[in-house]
Amino acid sequence: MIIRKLFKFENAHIVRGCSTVKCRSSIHGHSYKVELLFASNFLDNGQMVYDFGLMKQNMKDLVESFDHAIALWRDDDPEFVRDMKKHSARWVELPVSPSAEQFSRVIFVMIEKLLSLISTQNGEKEVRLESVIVHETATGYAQCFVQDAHSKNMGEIKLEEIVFSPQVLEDFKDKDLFEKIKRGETFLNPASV
Ligand SMILES: Nc1nc2c(c(=O)[nH]1)N=C([C@H](O)[C@H](O)COP(=O)(O)OP(=O)(O)OP(=O)(O)O)CN2
Repeated sequence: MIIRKLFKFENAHIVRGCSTVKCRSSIHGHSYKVELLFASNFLDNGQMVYDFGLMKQNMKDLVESFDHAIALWRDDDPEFVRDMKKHSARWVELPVSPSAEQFSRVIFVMIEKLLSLISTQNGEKEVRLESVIVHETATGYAQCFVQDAHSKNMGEIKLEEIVFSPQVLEDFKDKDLFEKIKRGETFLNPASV
């Protein structure tokens, strides 16, 4: 059984090296839609794979860390990266370029790690992140599966190499959320949401 939860964020980027001239040469924004797909062969005490309400805690915060931010590729022109950081309070620096494909991989790696740290309280069993779909526009999207998320061919994504601006960190409900995830701390799901 697969369930999906949709999240949204507004983000600006430039994607160097792509074929589309507008995309590689001008900063532009998209209203992203992100689908998290979870799978299990079991149901919890509410006869659900995983309560959608539980996803609106730290998972939502992680996905929405990109909202009203600029996504920067670490290996972009250092002057561009410096200027963007200077003029935008909310930015996220990535070890990969912010194409829809790489967004889906980055989000997969973050959510997969968070899910592995969650201790559930309502009988959820063997819930896994099946896929992440990132809709960049109404007509184009990328879908990441586990083998894509960890593909060396597509560029390794390490959590330590994802950098959120101080303002993004400040805007998390739990300001230490990302540090706790990187440290591998356990997150106890609330009994009720
Ligand atoms: N495989 C990918 N192709 C493109 C990406 C991407 O992330 N992955 N990104 C872009 C640009 O960001 C661009 O802004 C979006 O391109 P496109 O889908 O062509 O956008 P349009 O709104 O012009 O598309 P319509 O066909 O009018 O819906 C380019 N390619």
